Amino acid sequence: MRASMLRFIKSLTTSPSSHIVRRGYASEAVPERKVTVLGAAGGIGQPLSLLMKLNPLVSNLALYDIANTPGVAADVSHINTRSEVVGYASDAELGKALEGADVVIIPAGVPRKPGMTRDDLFNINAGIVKGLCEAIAKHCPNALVNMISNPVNSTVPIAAEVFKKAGTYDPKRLFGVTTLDVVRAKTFYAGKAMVPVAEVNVPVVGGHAGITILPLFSQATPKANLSDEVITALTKRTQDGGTEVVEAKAGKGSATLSMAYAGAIFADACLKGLNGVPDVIECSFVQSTVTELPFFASRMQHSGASSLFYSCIFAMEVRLGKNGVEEVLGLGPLSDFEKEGLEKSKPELKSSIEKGIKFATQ
Ligand SMILES: NC(=O)C1=CN([C@@H]2O[C@H](COP(=O)(O)OP(=O)(O)OC[C@H]3O[C@@H](n4cnc5c(N)ncnc54)[C@H](O)[C@@H]3O)[C@@H](O)[C@H]2O)C=CC1
Ligand SMILES: O=C([O-])CC(=O)C(=O)O
Repeated sequence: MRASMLRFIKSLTTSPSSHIVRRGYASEAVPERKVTVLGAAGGIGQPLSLLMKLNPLVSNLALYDIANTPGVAADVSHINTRSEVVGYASDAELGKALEGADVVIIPAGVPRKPGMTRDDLFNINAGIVKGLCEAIAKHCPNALVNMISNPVNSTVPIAAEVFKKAGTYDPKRLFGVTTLDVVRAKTFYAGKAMVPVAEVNVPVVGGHAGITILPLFSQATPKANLSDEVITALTKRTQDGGTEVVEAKAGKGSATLSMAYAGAIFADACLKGLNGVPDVIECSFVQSTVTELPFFASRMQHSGASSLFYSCIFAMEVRLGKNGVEEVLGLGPLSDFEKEGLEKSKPELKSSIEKGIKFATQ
């Protein structure tokens, strides 16, 4: 392995000595942070648990699944990084897995097979998510919840309704993880624009299914002079990215490795926000008043001493402080193509949101 690669891995995994924080993190001591992964033994859960074990911001890693948890937890626990790993294997242990969690990541539920839409997962995953969120409301009502389970456009509203019913709902703390859409948009854009992928940024707004995924290539950086045809093709590829993987896996599930990467990036952003790192910006499916829809994925900036903040992307700029959003980031002008995409996405997004709300409130 090349020396530079070894240095990179070491920089990712070495616990700061005496809790002195390294460059890129907060300027004070690294606080204790517990992260709980629900569905930790699954296709996403395993590599995501590995990546969270590599994150020096995590002090306690709770791995929960209804099957195969002990093996995954034993395996991950042998890695010589900061966090202490505990596996929780049954419904009776869910409360302990959640107790004291700062961030709960939920990749529990069934994945798609070729020919299915994400909405086809609703009947099974809605019940799983509802049960897990009831437990979150009971055992760690202040945790930041990162919802990965599909259909995200419905599972986030389900979670919100469960929390409302329990009296614990805080819209600043519930996130649909749409980071994989951003990851894909960046990768595909870099390939066409012939720019270094590490330098690319592309906001992706809307929701997390088909045409509700709205990459804003008009705002992609570094700028590139791409034709309308190329932008249309990039947009479609980003919207169909999940299906591309589902078909390539031919019945063996959906994106797991790229999703684990995306989930780890988003959870890391949550932890940085909690730790007071300024100017942390991510896209996420969060409660918003930007459109007439109750939920909308948007770029947000979060920081603060003890809470995480969201803001909506629509033509607003945000700066965040210790108590919430201080400044909303501007969306900037949408191209005609993006405006049209937004209008087209609204009915589907609305109906998926309503379906989730109806399920959770009936
Ligand atoms: N938001 C996003 O961008 C993405 C979301 N997904 C979604 O993530 C979910 C998980 O996908 P995979 O990991 O590939 O599936 P998987 O089937 O490999 O793993 C799911 C895991 O959840 C566990 N599980 C089921 N019910 C549970 C419960 N009540 N409590 C705790 N764990 C439970 C299972 O035992 C299994 O280990 C799917 O719904 C998939 O559609 C997948 C890729 C991207
Ligand atoms: O497509 C799926 O079913 C999984 C998913 O959400 C994605 O890969 O974006």
